[in-house]
Amino acid sequence: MVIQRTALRTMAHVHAHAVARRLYSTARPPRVLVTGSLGQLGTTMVNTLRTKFGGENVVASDIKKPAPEQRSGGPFVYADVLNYRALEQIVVDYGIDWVVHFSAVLSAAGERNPALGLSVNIDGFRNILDVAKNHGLRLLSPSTMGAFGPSTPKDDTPDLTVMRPNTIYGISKVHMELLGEYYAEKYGVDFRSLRYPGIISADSPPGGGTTDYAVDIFHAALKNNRYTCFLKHDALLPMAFIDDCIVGTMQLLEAPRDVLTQRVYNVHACSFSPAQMADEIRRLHSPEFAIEYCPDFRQAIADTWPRTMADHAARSDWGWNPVFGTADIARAMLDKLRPVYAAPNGRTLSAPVEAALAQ
Ligand SMILES: NC(=O)C1=CN([C@@H]2O[C@H](COP(=O)(O)OP(=O)(O)OC[C@H]3O[C@@H](n4cnc5c(N)ncnc54)[C@H](O)[C@@H]3O)[C@@H](O)[C@H]2O)C=CC1
Ligand SMILES: CC(=O)[C@H](N)C(=O)O
Repeated sequence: MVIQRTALRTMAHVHAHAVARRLYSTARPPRVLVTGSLGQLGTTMVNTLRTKFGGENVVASDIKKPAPEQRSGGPFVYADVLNYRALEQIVVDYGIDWVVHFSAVLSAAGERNPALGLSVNIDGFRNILDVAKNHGLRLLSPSTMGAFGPSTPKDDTPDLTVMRPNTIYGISKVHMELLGEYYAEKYGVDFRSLRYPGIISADSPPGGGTTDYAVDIFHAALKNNRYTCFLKHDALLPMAFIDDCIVGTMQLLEAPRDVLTQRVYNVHACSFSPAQMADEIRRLHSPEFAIEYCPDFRQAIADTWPRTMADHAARSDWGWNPVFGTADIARAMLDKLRPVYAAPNGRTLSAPVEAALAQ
């Protein structure tokens, strides 16, 4: 009898917890930490997450000082991904459930400073992964087409293929993909990743990549009607507009775990070269737009990347469905940036954006 009552109490206890867990999970949105949130993608991602889950549920973080407008809308904290304890404290203090890990050193910046690239992209990722493991967090950490290398097939590059990149960035991203898969397999970490193409955004400046020209070209067109490109005229690369990138990232982040047949997905939207984008700018903005080509070390990086990527799995598993092609991207960038450059007080961009573009 006593044993029965104890068993019933235990069952009731377990049931109550199960109900509470269900209620809990449906009653409140996830609390999300975004690292590197002052970068090119972070600003837009934080705004999107806050619209969806509420400002207070999304903790923005970086090692840089935010502009006043980047402080509004929800918490912002200093978080150096090289400091495990500091990351853990944020996770505990804010009750974090999911991490969107955007801190990184991109391809060109990584070749300029390999030691920094290795520490942020490898040591920093290891810390994030360990925090995710130790606190049961869902972790979305993007990879890149830069994870492919010179011996990878360049057209319709599949999810699974030769991966022998020759940049610090690419090597560190392959490491990230494999370590994430290992932690998922071994410790059950809910690790998710997508290999972005070059991302084009008018919201914030790019942070040291090989595809940065495809953002810079619009600022230069509106400011001076001319641009000097650091890639060759025919450097054809996969690209996507920020809206498609963020929608896709949210789709993967929120997808039920059981629909995911793999941990890392190619995502492709369109491909264009500098000359093709210059033609679009002439068509949509000014026939006099002038471009000259002075390829530098970034051309050698671009030479190792795919021209197009196959993304069937992302489309069928969780609904990747980009809508912006090359002409749509050009139109959207010009539409967004025209009013900025037409500012009556002569001020063009916010101070941090101007400072970053001037670097
Ligand atoms: N922007 C693009 O075209 C693409 C981006 N990706 C990936 O998307 C993610 C976000 O990229 P972006 O926003 O473009 O990068 P970004 O370079 O614009 O921003 C990276 C951010 O990381 C921060 N950071 C650097 N060191 C840090 C540290 N020790 N601790 C904390 N934060 C630190 C920087 O302050 C910066 O705000 C990265 O993983 C990148 O590899 C992948 C492919 C294309
Ligand atoms: C494609 C990327 O990962 C990034 N934009 C870069 O050029 O480094």
